[in-house]
Amino acid sequence: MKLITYADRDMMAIDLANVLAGELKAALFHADWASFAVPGGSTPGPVFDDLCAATLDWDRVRVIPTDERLVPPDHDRSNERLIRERLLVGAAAEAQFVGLRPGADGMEGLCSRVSRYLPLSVLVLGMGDDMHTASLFPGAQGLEAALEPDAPPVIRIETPGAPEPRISLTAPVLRGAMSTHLVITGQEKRAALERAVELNDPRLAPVSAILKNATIHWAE
Ligand SMILES: O=C1O[C@H](COP(=O)(O)O)[C@@H](O)[C@H](O)[C@H]1O
Repeated sequence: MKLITYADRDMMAIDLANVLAGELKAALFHADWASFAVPGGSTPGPVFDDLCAATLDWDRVRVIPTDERLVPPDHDRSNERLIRERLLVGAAAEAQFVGLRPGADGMEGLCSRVSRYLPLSVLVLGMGDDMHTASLFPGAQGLEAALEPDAPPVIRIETPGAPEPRISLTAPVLRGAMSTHLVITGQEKRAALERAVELNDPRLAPVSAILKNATIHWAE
């Protein structure tokens, strides 16, 4: 695990957006398309604001949420909404969005759609103060199954701490990404990260499942 500390959140957004654009370009150099998984929540918006202007073949990028809250797509809490409004605009409007809402073909159909884009070329994750990442929450119903090495690519998660059920990429998909970035801000998340490193147990600190190969970006 590599930790990069930035002078402030703006610097972090600019630098991380540059790194992600470079990694997407490199992935597109070697393949017809690149898969790019991104978090929702309150942290990644400024990174998306910078990244959406990057010059690259966005029409060959497949953007996948790391997790989705099962609310309508235009709901305030929808990760899809954040991604559509802050990332899939400007140059990046050409990218193809691969959503995590199960359709008429249920979870099986969703798993098979997501499988087409694995391994993920570039993965960005967020983390909550409770050490959850994507929607892998400590104590959640579905967490044990999501941590299994042979877990399906996506799983339904329910946790008392969250107001609605969720769909999340699972640990093997997150661990299998070609490049992984964890983006966090503030002292509480920094302390949570330290706790997760200490615990080193994904059942108690789900984020610890991905720390080994991740670059962590932190700003106050
Ligand atoms: O619920 C979620 O939480 C995490 C962290 O969100 P943040 O608001 O603390 O940045 C996020 O990465 C995930 O995508 C989201 O659904």
